[in-house]
Amino acid sequence: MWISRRLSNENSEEEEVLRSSIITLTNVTKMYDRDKGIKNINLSVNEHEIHGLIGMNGAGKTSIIKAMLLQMLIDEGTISWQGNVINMKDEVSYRKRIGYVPDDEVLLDHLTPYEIIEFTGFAYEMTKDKIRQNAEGLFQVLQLSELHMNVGGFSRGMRKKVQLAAALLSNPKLLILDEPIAGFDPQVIYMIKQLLREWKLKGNGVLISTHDMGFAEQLCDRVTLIHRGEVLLSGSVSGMLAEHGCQSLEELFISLTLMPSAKELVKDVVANL
Ligand SMILES: Nc1ncnc2c1ncn2[C@@H]1O[C@H](COP(=O)(O)OP(=O)(O)OP(=O)(O)O)[C@@H](O)[C@H]1O
Repeated sequence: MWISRRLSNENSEEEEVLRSSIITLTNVTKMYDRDKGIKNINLSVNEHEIHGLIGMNGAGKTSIIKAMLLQMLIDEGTISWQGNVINMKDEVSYRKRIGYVPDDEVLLDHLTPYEIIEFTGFAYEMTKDKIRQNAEGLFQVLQLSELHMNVGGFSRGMRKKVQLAAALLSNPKLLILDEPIAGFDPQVIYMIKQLLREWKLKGNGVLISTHDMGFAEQLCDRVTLIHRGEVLLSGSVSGMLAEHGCQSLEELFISLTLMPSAKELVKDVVANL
């Protein structure tokens, strides 16, 4: 259990927020070869929390998500769901409590959004009425109106909207989103941010893997920075910025991961073009 205290802006009364862990990775290691993979990952996503996973290409973010979803066997460590260690035999019931939107698009092109949603809802044992009610609301929020066209003709953003609606449909306790706003226009991004904020207020947790530092800074309660397969930093955005004397998450990320000579390199290359 994780307890945080924060000050209310208006009256400075101390408010206590009690947050229980939904999922916890303890010393999780998975190596694909000698130096590729994730090492000793300790990470939790709590109730009422949006947690950002940030890192460079190849840092290990997708591997962490795959470990959480039991999509791969880990070499060492444990994964716990609400305090109980998860085994492969629990996979089906465990996975039903997680909504997942992958970065790559995996949709059946010959189906319409409604057919995909129905298919998903039935897999989660939802009634037809509940599927329709949830789908209508979600499609309205996500501004998707082409509900009777095959998704094969959809743009990247439209396909992602269908995936997001499918992931939220069954009201999962944990939502895992890999690059959730790539391909969306500003209006939809705004609606997604509102949706996720409301979503966490219900006591749910969200894990977002993103390269978009501004989005992470605006939305996330805590952020974990992954670098070369390991946790480099983890904590609240404001706490990390204060500790490192940085103005933004981008500045912090760049200062920790980019070689100091990188700016000079850009200058030299452009000058010699
Ligand atoms: N199935 C695999 N077999 C071998 N190596 C892999 C496999 N999956 C990932 N890797 C390697 O593990 C490292 C971490 O990859 P991962 O996909 O987790 O990174 P990522 O942070 O999600 O990257 P990106 O932001 O580019 O999606 C990389 O070096 C990658 O090449």
